Amino acid sequence: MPRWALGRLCDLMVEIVRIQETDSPALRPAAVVVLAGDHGIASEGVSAYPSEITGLMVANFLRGGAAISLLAKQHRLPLRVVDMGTATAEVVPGALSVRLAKGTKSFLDRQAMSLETATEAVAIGRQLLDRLAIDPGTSTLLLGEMGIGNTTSSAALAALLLDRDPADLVGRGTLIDEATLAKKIDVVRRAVTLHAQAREPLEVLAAVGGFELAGMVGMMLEAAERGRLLLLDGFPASVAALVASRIDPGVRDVCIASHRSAEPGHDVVLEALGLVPVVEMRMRLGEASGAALAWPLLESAVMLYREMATFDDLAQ
Ligand SMILES: O=C(O)c1ccc[n+]([C@@H]2O[C@H](COP(=O)([O-])O)[C@@H](O)[C@H]2O)c1
Ligand SMILES: Cc1cc2nc[nH]c2cc1C
Repeated sequence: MPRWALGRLCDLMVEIVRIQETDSPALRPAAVVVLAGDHGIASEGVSAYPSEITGLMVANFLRGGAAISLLAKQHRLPLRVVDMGTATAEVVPGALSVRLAKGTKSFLDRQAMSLETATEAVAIGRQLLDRLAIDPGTSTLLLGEMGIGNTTSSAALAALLLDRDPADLVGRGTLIDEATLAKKIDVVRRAVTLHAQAREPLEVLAAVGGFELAGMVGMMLEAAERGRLLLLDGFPASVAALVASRIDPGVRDVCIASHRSAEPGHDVVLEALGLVPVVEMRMRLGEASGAALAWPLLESAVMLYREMATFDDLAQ
């Protein structure tokens, strides 16, 4: 083809070949992993939905009715769901339950969780690749989350880690109105002031993070050590990647950003990570839905890289 004629697909080929350190890249076996957790900060009225939705959606993922259930089925990708700490009373059949508590505490009163719990959540996240019985040869993980209130937690994490004005990072999440958006910015501002002493990534995670975000951090650290490709979903997933890359800069090097979500903070975090998203569909669902949507483009990149004839082939 003319030089770089496949544009961003060529960039993706280079990225995938670099991450996998091979000239014959392969994306499969692959798995979608969705981590769920509830957030005490939701009690401040910063989401359009109540915390009960988190547990309901965990069940829905496994029943097959959620967007990610259908996208995973469409692309023949196994879907694994982990309850890292939802407020739901039941253990959802089919989900791996490693609940640390029934949601975090509101981080306007105190830390969302203790430093010990944050450390434990990251350690549990590290074990997930093995505990989820994901094929040991798995090349690619499509990572997403579910947690009412987690765009507020994510904005607070990013504000503290990047030293940015919360107004640049707070968005409408599940589609809150103008007045709630103003309140949400105020909540994140107060949280940043209250937890300003938190410096280390784990301290920041304990101060304003969430169980599913901490679990993702652990999974990312482990996946990076094993050289797995991480296809990141939206704003919360990218914030988890930011936290993880502060612990191990190698995490960033195995990440591909699947899409640019409608959350304004997503763009800020992707830029800080130096990641350029594959697609922009103004999605703000979470659940790894953006990762599953971008998946076929990655598949095309790998197939073309492996099979396209070069001028040398034609001369033979
Ligand atoms: O992925 C994103 O960028 C994204 C943007 C907005 C909302 N979400 C999803 O919606 C939930 C968080 O929204 P909220 O308003 O409750 O903070 C959580 O379950 C996320 O998966 C996800
Ligand atoms: C219905 C619903 C589905 C979701 N999926 C991810 N976050 C979500 C939030 C809500 C409210």
